[in-house]
Amino acid sequence: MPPKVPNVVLNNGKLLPALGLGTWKSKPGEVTQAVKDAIDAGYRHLDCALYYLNEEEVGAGIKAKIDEGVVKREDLFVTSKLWCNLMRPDLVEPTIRRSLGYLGLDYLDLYLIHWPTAFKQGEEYTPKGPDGKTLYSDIDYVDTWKAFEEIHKKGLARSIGVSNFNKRQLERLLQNAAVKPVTNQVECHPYLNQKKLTAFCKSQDIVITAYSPLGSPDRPWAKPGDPILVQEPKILEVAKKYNKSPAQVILRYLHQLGVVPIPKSVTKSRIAENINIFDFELDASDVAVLDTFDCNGRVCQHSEGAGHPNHPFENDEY
Ligand SMILES: NC(=O)C1=CN([C@@H]2O[C@H](COP(=O)(O)OP(=O)(O)OC[C@H]3O[C@@H](n4cnc5c(N)ncnc54)[C@H](OP(=O)(O)O)[C@@H]3O)[C@@H](O)[C@H]2O)C=CC1
Ligand SMILES: O=C1CO[C@H](CO)[C@@H](O)[C@@H]1O
Repeated sequence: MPPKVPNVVLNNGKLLPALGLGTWKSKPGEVTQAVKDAIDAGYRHLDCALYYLNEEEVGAGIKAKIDEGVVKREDLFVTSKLWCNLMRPDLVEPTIRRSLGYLGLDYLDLYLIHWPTAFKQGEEYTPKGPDGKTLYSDIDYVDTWKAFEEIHKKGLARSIGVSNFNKRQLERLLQNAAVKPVTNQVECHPYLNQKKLTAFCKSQDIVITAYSPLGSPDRPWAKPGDPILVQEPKILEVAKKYNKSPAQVILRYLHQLGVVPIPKSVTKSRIAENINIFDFELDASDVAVLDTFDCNGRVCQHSEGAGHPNHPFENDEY
């Protein structure tokens, strides 16, 4: 029997499974099998994005499991995201329709603004000028949000939310929104545990979805010698105590912090391992051990948006 994953109740009453499968860097040739393995292992929450260039192959995995009768569409919670070059309000509906087409779905459970930074619109995800710098656009994420409210009203996305927004940007969005974002998806792991942003979001009834929950060891820009979370000796020690793996201890820690981790894996055994975190609880002393790793160790800096007036991590308290 696959483990039972609890749900988190979103501010619109919809249910978000408390752990999902990440798909960034999952190669088109491997992600269909990963999605099938994940659904067999009990995952019902899939995190996708147009930017990951693999939504068609994710969709093939979903279709296979629906056709086999393992799940029904309504059992799944599928998220996608709108990338920075597509933030002009009139591009939101055609772009969600494009992701829906790739995924083979007629609605998304959740659609996110991927970053608050708009780039020059066009086919290129990261358009660059002759000097090699990213070309920006002055589109305001509040205007993009208005278009999100429209696609929500049309039923194309049952919930809408944001990703990589800082506190100031969320506050500004909340002041201007008719529909509240259900989540802010941000980087969150023991090196960057996001307790302040999580507390603020909780006060607004916004759930934090934790991306790169294992510290994204396969990020393309990782350098030899960079710390590797799942190899931290103190985490290995805690893992031994509970007879769990370091990844399970990290994901359980995030669960106990009240955030929703979305670990990526294309390895069948790890996919099963990562969801198996709901049968134990870290005690306060072990949570304190995990807390000591917090060091503002951000790995996703969004360097392609450096210098953008809405870059979320520049001049921000959190
Ligand atoms: N909104 C945003 O801007 C962003 C969203 N995301 C989302 O978050 C997801 C997860 O983050 P991501 O950056 O991919 O990184 P993760 O922190 O999930 O780490 C993924 C890496 O960890 C490995 N791994 C997985 N499980 C285990 C395990 N049990 N033991 C040891 N190693 C393991 C994977 O290997 P392998 O696959 O080989 O098994 C892979 O190399 C993304 O895939 C994406 O969906 C990520 C970044 C930005
Ligand atoms: O989801 C993501 C995956 O990779 C990107 C890096 O190029 C991130 O910026 C992004 O948010």
